[in-house]
Amino acid sequence: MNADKRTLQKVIGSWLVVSILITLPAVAQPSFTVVPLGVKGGLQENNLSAYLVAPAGSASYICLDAGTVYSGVEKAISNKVFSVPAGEVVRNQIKAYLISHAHLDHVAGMLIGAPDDSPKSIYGLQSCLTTIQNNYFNWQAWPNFGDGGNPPALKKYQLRALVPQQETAIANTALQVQAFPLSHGKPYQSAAFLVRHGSSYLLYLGDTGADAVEQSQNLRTVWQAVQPLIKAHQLKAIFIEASYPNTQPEKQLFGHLTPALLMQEMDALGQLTGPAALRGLPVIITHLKPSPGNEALIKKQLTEANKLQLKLVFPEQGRRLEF
Ligand SMILES: Nc1ncnc2c1ncn2[C@@H]1O[C@@H]2COP(=O)(O)O[C@H]2[C@H]1O
Repeated sequence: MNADKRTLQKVIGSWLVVSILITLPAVAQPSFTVVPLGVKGGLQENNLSAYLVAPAGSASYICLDAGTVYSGVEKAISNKVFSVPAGEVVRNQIKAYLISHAHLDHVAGMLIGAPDDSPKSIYGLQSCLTTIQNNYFNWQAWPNFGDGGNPPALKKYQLRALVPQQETAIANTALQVQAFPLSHGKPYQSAAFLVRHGSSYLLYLGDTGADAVEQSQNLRTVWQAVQPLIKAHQLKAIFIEASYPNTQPEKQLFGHLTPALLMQEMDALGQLTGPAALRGLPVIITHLKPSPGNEALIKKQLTEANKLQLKLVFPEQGRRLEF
């Protein structure tokens, strides 16, 4: 082999290595870190809906719903997700709460932790914040850690109302959020949060019924908003509830989804995106109600109905996820 040939081989070899190094991280790099602090939809008061979300590599988290906070952080510490004491994680690394609705299983951890928490903001739709201020932070149910209502207001938390579908920067984080109203047992309102970091998005839905059951267009509005993001591979994950198995009578759904109703909504989304765009999309199943036998049945029914080949994820308390 002459010198010219060897030089050419070396150049091609180096070029291949460089191209692989350039393209690999672009494929594998996650956009968001998620630490579930609570994953169940009732009963287990130490494991109720709460999900920490931060841009990948950042320690500045928001907490999406706050049913269980401290116990979830302790669990994450035991899994080596955090290396400082639980109180420090809560005070220093949770920068804000985003609350979908004011039901106790979505706020209890935040309320109980309030005396030991640091000042920060609580974001939500106005109706949710009004309930938190008037029904909890009122000196009767709990001291007034809010910034309005029954005086004196301790002003530990700033309650910041989100205007539906208007993007808002979340203070002390690199995240933005858009809220969408959801129907959680007509006419009770819940919310979805579309979280953005750079050009990447994550969609978290609080408790919700299906549009057909709730006689609503709320989920359809959410699907219309995210469908271009799915087609452009910018939506990294959808968090959606499946509280009851398919056998739950419609009259006792109380504004929740079953596996069949969840898949009906995914079909509605797939009609907007084309079904191929949903293949492999991480769909994180939240809020399973842990009555005996329910969770295994919900998982089985979802898995069997997954014709769209969604990447179904069943989160565990204190186990980090990356999307
Ligand atoms: N009309 C009702 N009768 C009995 N239980 C209810 C009713 N409405 C709501 N619930 C329960 O109260 C719970 C409140 O939180 P969830 O919406 O997760 O689930 C709800 C049901 O388990």
